[in-house]
Amino acid sequence: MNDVVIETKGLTKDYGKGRGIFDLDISVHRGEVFGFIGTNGSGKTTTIRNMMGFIRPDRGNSVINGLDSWTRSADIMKNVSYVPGEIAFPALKTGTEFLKSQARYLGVTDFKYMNHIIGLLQLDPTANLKRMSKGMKQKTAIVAALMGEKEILVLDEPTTGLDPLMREAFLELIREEKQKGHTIFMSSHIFEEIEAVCDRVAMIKNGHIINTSSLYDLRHPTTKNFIIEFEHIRQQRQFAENASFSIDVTKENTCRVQCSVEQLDDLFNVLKNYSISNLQEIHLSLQQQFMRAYKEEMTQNGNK
Ligand SMILES: Nc1ncnc2c1ncn2[C@@H]1O[C@H](COP(=O)(O)OP(=O)(O)OP(=O)(O)O)[C@@H](O)[C@H]1O
Repeated sequence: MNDVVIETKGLTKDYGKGRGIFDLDISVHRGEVFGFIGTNGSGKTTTIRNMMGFIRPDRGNSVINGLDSWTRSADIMKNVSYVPGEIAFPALKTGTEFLKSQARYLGVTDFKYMNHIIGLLQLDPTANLKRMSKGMKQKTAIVAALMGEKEILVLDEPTTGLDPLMREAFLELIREEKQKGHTIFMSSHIFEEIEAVCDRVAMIKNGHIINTSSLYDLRHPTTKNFIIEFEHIRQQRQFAENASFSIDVTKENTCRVQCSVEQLDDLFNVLKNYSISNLQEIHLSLQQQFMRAYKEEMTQNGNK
């Protein structure tokens, strides 16, 4: 069975003057949470709108569940829950009315899951749709999309307008969806939330994917970095002379040490001979990793 659920090949939509998306190759596997991160105007929404079949690509294609996004959009929608980046509600009075109409449209008759999401996001759907705050509108859109319990979720910056607590509640929802084996493609410009829930992430800049990473690799690095503070400067000097590890002297009593996971036992054995006042592992965050890729790309190609 083909394990790839969402796939774009050479996907291009050229709006001119360097705007749009260019030659995007993306594969999202069944059960995977795939993050799509980029700054404002980098091409996230254009990519998602192509995937959903709302825009015809100039070149390349997008396929969901084996169906072409442009020609089979209606069939694709049967298995996809979609949260748009810009929410436009129909002319109905309250959130409840809207959610009821959405339930009818999706054929939802058991409201247990819908009520679960409403509870998790602490949404009061009885409010007037037009007077809802940005966050309430976003929550209503999330409930409306997810109540159908589809196996694929395509979410365009779903946490826009949510406060940090609600963002965390939403991420819990994503974890629940992943537990069910659902496949999730989610755009964002917030590194922390991508890092918290995604299995893989692609970064888009000026319409080009500049890096795709597995979060597993980030969470299980093969190289470890430590800052070690010694009680005495002479011990630090003695340790710094040890050639087995990559050691930088950062300040008086302190060294930065880089070693492979296989060298960890050796490192700690050596450290037993020293008086250590502090030892701290340095994690490279997703943001730092991508900032590095971002800068490298700028150096190679100039700031396109
Ligand atoms: N219909 C259009 N006509 C012309 N240019 C467009 C059109 N839609 C998008 N663009 C341009 O394409 C680029 C990518 O826009 P897109 O909305 O996909 O970015 P985004 O990453 O979703 O941004 P944001 O995070 O601000 O929502 C931008 O330069 C935008 O101005």
